[in-house]
Amino acid sequence: MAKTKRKKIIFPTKKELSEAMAEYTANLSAKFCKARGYFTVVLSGGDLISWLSELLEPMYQESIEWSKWHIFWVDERVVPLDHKDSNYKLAFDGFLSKVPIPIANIYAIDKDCAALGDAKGAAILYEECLKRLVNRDIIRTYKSSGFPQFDLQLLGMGPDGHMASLFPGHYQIKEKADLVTYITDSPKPPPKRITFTLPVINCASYNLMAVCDEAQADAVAKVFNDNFDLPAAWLTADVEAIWFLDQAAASKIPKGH
Ligand SMILES: O=C1O[C@H](COP(=O)(O)O)[C@@H](O)[C@H](O)[C@H]1O
Repeated sequence: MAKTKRKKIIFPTKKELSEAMAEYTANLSAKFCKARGYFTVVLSGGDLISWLSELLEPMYQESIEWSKWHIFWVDERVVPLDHKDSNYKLAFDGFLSKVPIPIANIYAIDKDCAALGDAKGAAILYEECLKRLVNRDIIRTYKSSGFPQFDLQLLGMGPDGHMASLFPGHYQIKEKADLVTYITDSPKPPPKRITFTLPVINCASYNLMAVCDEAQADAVAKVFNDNFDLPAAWLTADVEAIWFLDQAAASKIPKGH
């Protein structure tokens, strides 16, 4: 599994964090679009989507090669795609519908599984989707492992230290063979979700974890204290795993970390 040292940048405000995230994303988009003609971006749900709004500014709207972007979700709630809890709907309404990414390049979970609440089926079909895109060379693979390697994942963390839909004390964090797994008793509603497994998450070239607000400060401190009971503490990447924090979220990080 990929292993890089965890880095962090602390921003005075959410606005500055959001601006830096847009710049980071735009720079990687230019790098990967030039190198391979594609940019594979993995989104999460939650607050992150509102912080992507800086990418809607004219300078990015006009300079980013949106047609080369391919969009995935690190986790998804197994609810109809037009349900208020859907990570797809959140991202579509707040970001994706406002940029010219071809609709065929946006990989939501299977809509029938979503409508039926079939978490296992949704996980199987999403894994098949990833494998098809690996075969088409749209998604790269990590060294010789055959695991998909995304260019950039934009992640968030809950106050309990969960990332994607990998929750503390739940076995999914230990899953090593599958690319995508599922949970039917998520401690955070809604209960049915699918999620990338840790090996897939950590194979990404760049992982950017964005966390704001005091409610997350205890969990952030535990992560920077290497408390591996928290799934987010396991985050690494092939090239860079970087935490973008606002001052409130970073306020309890032990000195020297
Ligand atoms: O349920 C989820 O929560 C996490 C964290 O969300 P936040 O609202 O605390 O930012 C999110 O990253 C994940 O994608 C989502 O399904």
